[in-house]
Amino acid sequence: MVDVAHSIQQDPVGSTQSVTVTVTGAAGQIGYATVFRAAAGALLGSGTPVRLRLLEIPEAARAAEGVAMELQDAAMPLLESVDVFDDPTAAFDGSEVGLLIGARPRSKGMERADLLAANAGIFSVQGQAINNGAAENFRAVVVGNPANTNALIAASHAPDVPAERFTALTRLDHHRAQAQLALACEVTVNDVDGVAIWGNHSASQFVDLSRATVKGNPAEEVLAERGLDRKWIDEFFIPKVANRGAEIIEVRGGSSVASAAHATLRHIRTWLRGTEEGRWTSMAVPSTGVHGVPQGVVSSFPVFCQDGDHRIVEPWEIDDFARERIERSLAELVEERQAVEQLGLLGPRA
Ligand SMILES: NC(=O)C1=CN([C@@H]2O[C@H](COP(=O)(O)OP(=O)(O)OC[C@H]3O[C@@H](n4cnc5c(N)ncnc54)[C@H](O)[C@@H]3O)[C@@H](O)[C@H]2O)C=CC1
Ligand SMILES: O=C([O-])CC(=O)C(=O)O
Repeated sequence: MVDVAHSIQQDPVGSTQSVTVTVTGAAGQIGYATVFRAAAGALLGSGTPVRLRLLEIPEAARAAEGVAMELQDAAMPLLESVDVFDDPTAAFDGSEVGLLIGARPRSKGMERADLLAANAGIFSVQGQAINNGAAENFRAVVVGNPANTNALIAASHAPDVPAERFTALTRLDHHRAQAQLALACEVTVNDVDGVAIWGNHSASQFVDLSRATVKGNPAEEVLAERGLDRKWIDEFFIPKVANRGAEIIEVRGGSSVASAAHATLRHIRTWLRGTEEGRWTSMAVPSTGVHGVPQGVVSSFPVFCQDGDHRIVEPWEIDDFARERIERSLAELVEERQAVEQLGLLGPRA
């Protein structure tokens, strides 16, 4: 089988081979915002037709049918087919790209352990379905929260699929860091580079500016010239980015949707097409044991992408300040993993 990554390298002139994409939670907010842009070329490029497979829970399958009807009504040239499923095994059969967006939200009075257990139920079943029937070149991004741990659970139930094919979304956090840095320096995002997100997609994440640049100059020096010191980075910038999701909920009256859909599309696109020479992005991927992050923990890192693979950026000297912050987020990830493990919900790979 031709690898998706190789087939889309040739866009927009080359491959017309279509790619099968499974979107879970397709009738939800982020799903709805994602599928139209995926069908318009934002996921795989304007030369690659897409076969969409929309997965929903039975109660929302009719709504997903409505989304499929609208996709048909848009008469998008790249949309080869759209099908709706309420059975994960059928939805992932032959799938090459999985956008795992659907998840169980926290409801009133729900304890954290209950949330983890409810989502472990979802992602273990999906992991098994992927193991049974997804294409050999399958790659997934988990968006549904708690995204890192959900990716770990899915991978643990798919022992025949390389673990590194299961990733979680921290590209939205990466974008938020780029945007906030640009705002602080009164430049555009085109002028900033080298931000990195470490750890969990949660408020504990570490937003790292140590290698970031603004118009090619070290970001920390540019900020210092503007009177914004390390204390400002620690006490204002990092919490601003890490708590941006909550801020959006408060101001917009609903969680991030379009920005999350955009980040999801960019995550896959960058993974398949590669990062630019010498420039990294942030993705949550299973640790290879580098940077002091225990092997297998699905943590956000700065990564390079090439030929459909991701590679954690190294070597990277981490100072005491950064180390302490990364450890804090890792401790949360380890705690989440232990909670799922104690519930007996990790699969055979774990
Ligand atoms: N990693 C990130 O950067 C971000 C993650 N999120 C998370 O993304 C997830 C989706 O957010 P929204 O679309 O706003 O939520 P939503 O509630 O509008 O949609 C979720 C959809 O998932 C479906 N679903 C639930 N269980 C499913 C299952 N087992 N199989 C298939 N579909 C299932 C629901 O029926 C619903 O239609 C949430 O968990 C949210 O916390 C949101 C923003 C950013
Ligand atoms: O908590 C949520 O559902 C939203 C979220 O992850 C974010 O905006 O980063």
